Amino acid sequence: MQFTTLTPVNVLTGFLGSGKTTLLNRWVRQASMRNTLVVINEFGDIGLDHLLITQSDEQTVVEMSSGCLCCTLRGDLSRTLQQAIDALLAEGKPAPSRVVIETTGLADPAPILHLLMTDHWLAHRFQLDSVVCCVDAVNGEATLQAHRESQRQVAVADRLLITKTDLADEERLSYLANQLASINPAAEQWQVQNGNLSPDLLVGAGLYRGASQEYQVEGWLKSASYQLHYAMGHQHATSQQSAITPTPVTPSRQPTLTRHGENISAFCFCIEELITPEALENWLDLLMSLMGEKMLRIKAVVHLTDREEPLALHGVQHIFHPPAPLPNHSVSDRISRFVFITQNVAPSTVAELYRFFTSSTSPAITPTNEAT
Ligand SMILES: Nc1nc2c(ncn2[C@@H]2O[C@H](COP(=O)(O)OP(=O)(O)OP(=O)(O)O)[C@@H](O)[C@H]2O)c(=O)[nH]1
Repeated sequence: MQFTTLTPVNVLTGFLGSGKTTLLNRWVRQASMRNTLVVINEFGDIGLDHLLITQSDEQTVVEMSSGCLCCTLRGDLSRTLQQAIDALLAEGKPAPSRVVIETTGLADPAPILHLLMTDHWLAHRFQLDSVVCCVDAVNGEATLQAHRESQRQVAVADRLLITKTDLADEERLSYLANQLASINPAAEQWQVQNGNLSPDLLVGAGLYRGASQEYQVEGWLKSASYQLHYAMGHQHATSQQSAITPTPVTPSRQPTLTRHGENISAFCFCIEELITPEALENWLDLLMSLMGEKMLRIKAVVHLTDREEPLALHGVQHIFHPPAPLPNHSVSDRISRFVFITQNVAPSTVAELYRFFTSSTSPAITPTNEAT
C-alpha cells in the first residue's frame, strides 16, 4: 500500500447539536487547515451548516445534503470528492492535502469508515487519519443512554472532545469523562469551549504519523489503557494504567455503560504464543460473521508463525482494513495485542472462540470485571 501518496481524511462526528459546526468554523480559519477540503454532510433537503462555515480562499467547503452519508449517500462521497478536486484543479489550485468530513449528528460513522476502506476510488487516494467525536458536556450523558448512534460515535473515535464545558460543573464533566472512558478507554479526551481548540489534534491519532509516515504503534493501539486486560498463552503480567487524558478531567474508571440491556465493553487480549495465519483468519471470520455488528472496533498488532514482521489490523464492525506489515523495530516484543470495543459481547466469548481454533492450552481467563 502506498501510504505516502494517500491524502489523510479526518471524520468529525458527534450527536446532533454537539458542537461540530462551531468547531469546524474555528478550524477553517487556522493556518494549518490551509488546502483542506471540508465536506459537510447534512440531513434534509435544505442544509444550513455549510452556510455557517466561514470560508477562506485556501479551503474548499462542499455540502452533501438530502440524506445521511452513513445510510443513503455512500456512492456520493467519492463523487463529491472527485468533483471538488476536479474543480480545484480546473481553477489551477492544488489538490487538497487533507479532507475533513463532518457527519450528520445521527450518523453511525462506521459505514463511512467502511467506505474509505472498501470503495476502490477512495481507497486508492485517501487514508483515514482520525475520527474525532464531539460530546456535549450537558446533554452527552443522556444522549449516550438514549441513542445507540451516540455510543457508536464515541466507540470509534480516536479523540473525544467534550464541548460546551462552560455550561457544566466539574462533577458533571468528571462523570461524563468516566462514562466516555468506559466506552473507549484509549481515546484522548479534550475539553472545548466554543470550538476553541487547535486543529492540530486531528493529526497523528492513526498508525502513521507525519509526512514521513513513520509508525507509532504504541500510540495507536494504546492497549495499556484498557481496564479489562487478559493474558493468554503463558502467564503474562497484566497492565492496568489509566487512560490517556490530557485534560484536567481524568476518568477514574467506571463500569461499562449499560443502556436498555446493551453493554459496551472495552478490553484487551495479549497472546504470547505466535498465532497461525489460519487460526487468526478463522477466529476473526467467525467473530465477524456471528457478531460483526456488535464488534464496534478492533485494533491489533499480531505476530504470526509464518512471518517475522508484525501485522497491524484495524476493523470496524464486520470490515477490516487489509493487514499492514509493520517494521520489526516498531514493537518491543513478540506479544500479539488485540483491543476490542464490543456491544453485548463478553470478553470470555471472544476468548473462547480463539481457543476453539487454536486448541490453546492457555490458562483459563479469569476476568476481574466481566462486563457482559
Ligand atoms: N455555551 C456554549 N454553546 C456552544 C458551544 N459550542 C457550541 N455551542 C452552541 O451549541 C449549538 C449547536 O452547535 P453546533 O456547532 O451547530 O452543533 P452541531 O454538532 O454542528 O449540530 P448539528 O449540525 O445539528 O448536528 C449552537 O447554538 C452553538 O452556538 C460551547 O462551547 N458553549
